[in-house]
Amino acid sequence: MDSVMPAPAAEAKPALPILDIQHVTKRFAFGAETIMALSDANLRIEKGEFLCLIGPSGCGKSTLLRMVGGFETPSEGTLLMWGKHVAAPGPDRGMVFQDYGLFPWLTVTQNVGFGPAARGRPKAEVAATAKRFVDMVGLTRFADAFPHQLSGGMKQRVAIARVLANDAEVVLMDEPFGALDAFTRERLQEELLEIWARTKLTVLFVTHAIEEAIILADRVVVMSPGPGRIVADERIDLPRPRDPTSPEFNALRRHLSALLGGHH
Ligand SMILES: Nc1ncnc2c1ncn2[C@@H]1O[C@H](COP(=O)(O)OP(=O)(O)OP(=O)(O)O)[C@@H](O)[C@H]1O
Repeated sequence: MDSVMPAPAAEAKPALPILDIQHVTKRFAFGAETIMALSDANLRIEKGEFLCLIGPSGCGKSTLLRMVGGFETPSEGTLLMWGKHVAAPGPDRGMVFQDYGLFPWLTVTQNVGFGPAARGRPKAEVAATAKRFVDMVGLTRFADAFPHQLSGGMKQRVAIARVLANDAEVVLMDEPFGALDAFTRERLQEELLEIWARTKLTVLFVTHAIEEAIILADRVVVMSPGPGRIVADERIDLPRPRDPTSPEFNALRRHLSALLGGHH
């Protein structure tokens, strides 16, 4: 996307955050009722940060993610990317869902190249981009396979590669590993962290699992329902890779669990 040059100022201004969520509220009409899905959310996210959103069902995690994705608009408040209003979905914000969302009639390579092809990029460039990201997620051997020939973990790798091939700066992940077995989930967590470290992407990752949040995140944003609210924003300073058996990890687990428990 276009970069926004801040106007020259006499005093040094703080750098523009990639995402700035200011007093965002979202209400849904539900029959005769109004549901307050999110109330007065405030978050400032710097480029390259890995944020996890955790909280019980119905606390507005997906709603917040969908608004950043441009699929919903706030009822109140302001949502900015690089200082510009987020008004619609765009390739700069890629979404990865729990149920993969792949096109079953396209091969792995075609799924990954779909975005650049749809945007009219030249054929050779689409092929090179698709190959690069299929290789990056370790699916070179399965480049010509169709989604039904892949395991859940492999499908999720395709979904991640597809977002990367689209030049996304922000990756929005809604419980992407929720349907995977524990072993596959751990491997994909490691791979995602490697890709993140290499690409300097900004990641917003929704999860129910405290442990997953501590393994992945620079910051864990804790939310509570009725109405959906942000109740804590905790920085995780442990060096990576993180050891879930370490006392520091356990202390964080207890701390986040208490924050969640206190708002159930
Ligand atoms: N399109 C919609 N119409 C009406 N209500 C909605 C709509 N989307 C979400 N909601 C309501 O908004 C609230 C927040 O939903 P949301 O899906 O954001 O929560 P969540 O934290 O992601 O939950 P889960 O962990 O179960 O996915 C819920 O009460 C939900 O019923």
